[in-house]
Amino acid sequence: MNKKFTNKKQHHEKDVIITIKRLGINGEGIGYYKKKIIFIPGALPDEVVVAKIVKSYPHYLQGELVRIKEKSPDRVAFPEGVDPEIGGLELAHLSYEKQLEFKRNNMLESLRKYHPRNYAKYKVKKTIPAPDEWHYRNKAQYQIENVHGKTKLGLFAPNSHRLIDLPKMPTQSEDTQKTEREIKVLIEKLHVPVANFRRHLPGVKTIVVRQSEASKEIQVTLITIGHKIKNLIPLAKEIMKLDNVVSVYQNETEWQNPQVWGNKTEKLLGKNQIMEEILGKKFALSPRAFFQLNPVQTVNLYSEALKYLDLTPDQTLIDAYSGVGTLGILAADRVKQVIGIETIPEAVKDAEHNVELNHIKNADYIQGSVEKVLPELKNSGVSIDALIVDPPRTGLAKKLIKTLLQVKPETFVYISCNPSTLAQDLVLLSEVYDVRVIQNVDMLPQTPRCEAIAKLVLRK
Ligand SMILES: C[S@@+](CC[C@H](N)C(=O)[O-])C[C@H]1O[C@@H](n2cnc3c(N)ncnc32)[C@H](O)[C@@H]1O
Repeated sequence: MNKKFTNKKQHHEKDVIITIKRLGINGEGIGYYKKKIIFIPGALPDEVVVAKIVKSYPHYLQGELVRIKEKSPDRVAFPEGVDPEIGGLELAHLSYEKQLEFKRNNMLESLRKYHPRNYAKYKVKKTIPAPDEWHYRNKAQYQIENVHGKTKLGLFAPNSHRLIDLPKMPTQSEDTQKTEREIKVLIEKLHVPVANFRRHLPGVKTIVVRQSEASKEIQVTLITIGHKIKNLIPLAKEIMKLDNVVSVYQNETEWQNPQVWGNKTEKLLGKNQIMEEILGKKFALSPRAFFQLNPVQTVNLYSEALKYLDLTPDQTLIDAYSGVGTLGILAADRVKQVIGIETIPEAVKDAEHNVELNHIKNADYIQGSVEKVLPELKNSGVSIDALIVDPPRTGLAKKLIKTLLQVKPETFVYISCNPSTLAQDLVLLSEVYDVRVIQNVDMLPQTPRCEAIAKLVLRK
């Protein structure tokens, strides 16, 4: 083998010609060079491209697209004026119709890879398209940096510390972007310190702007390193004067924290929560509580999930990973009782508040992890006959699956945001459940990510 390609992470200048065979799970083009798999972001199936090999690993090569020699008919123009390296636009060069196909194929591919029992018989339905392919994100979470007196505001290029200044992000709503830019100007005007990682100087690190689709209310959170930041309150007062802004929060984090958010959140000015509305129910949201990023498409996601739940009035529904209580609240009038389980205390408080807002009398929330709380519920004699799980990308804990295989809820719907962990969890769950249907719902157009709803039915 060429010596050049044996050294891990060695850089190469050599251009090679590759025919792209398919897309990988992250939307990158996949081809082969000297029998080794090569990943080329930005290339599409059936294209012939010139690529640079930028990194070589024992089992694969990482390529960079240099030029397209033969173009795919499915290629569309990448949004103008946007750095192609930005995360969140991995599929923006592929027609939307093909993006939907890709997302369904990704699910089929994951099933093939992990092969849960009878997977070939699963009915994997066509992906439900998002009503808006662009400007659908109602929450912007931009990093701020000041280098040599110039302030940059935007997103880091994936796997790097290079902050891409974002005058426009085509998947982000206009209002959230406008508010982000206005806050940047205010920070400069009021000389509010921006966190400096190289020199360890505290200040504002991230600006989070979330807007309700229904009420248009905007909640701003300034994530800071350090608590006392010069001119933070004057800044919050100015932010409160911006269009639609109803509250400003501070969240405090630490230098070493790999997460964006820290643990301390404090309201600086305005309302405690913003008010969202989905399918006629109201949801108050505090800054750290999870809520879907595409509120228009969320209506379709929840409607489909409720359809597959098929509830009856005598059932107790466990809303596992309940967030601010969305699914349980929407289902409450169809069952005897709802019990929600969620780890984040603020989200549990929001869920309890939302139950009151919607005049619901049969829903309770427990703060804790599903894997710990569910066995406790079982041992205390609660009849767990209907279950909806909506876990983060990591999927269900093995310990939880073990409990479910004993409890065997009659009605079971799994909402997943990661086909790979869904397929892995189904391997174990399919010991006692048949998978009736998998319905993909595209919440995040232009990205490789997709939400899926799986209906599980106890095998008789
Ligand atoms: C994908 S969100 C779903 C939220 C909600 N069902 C909705 O539709 O808005 C996942 C939620 O699970 C919570 N969570 C994460 N791990 C958990 C665990 N082990 N036990 C309980 N909740 C958890 C997160 O805080 C988050 O609110």
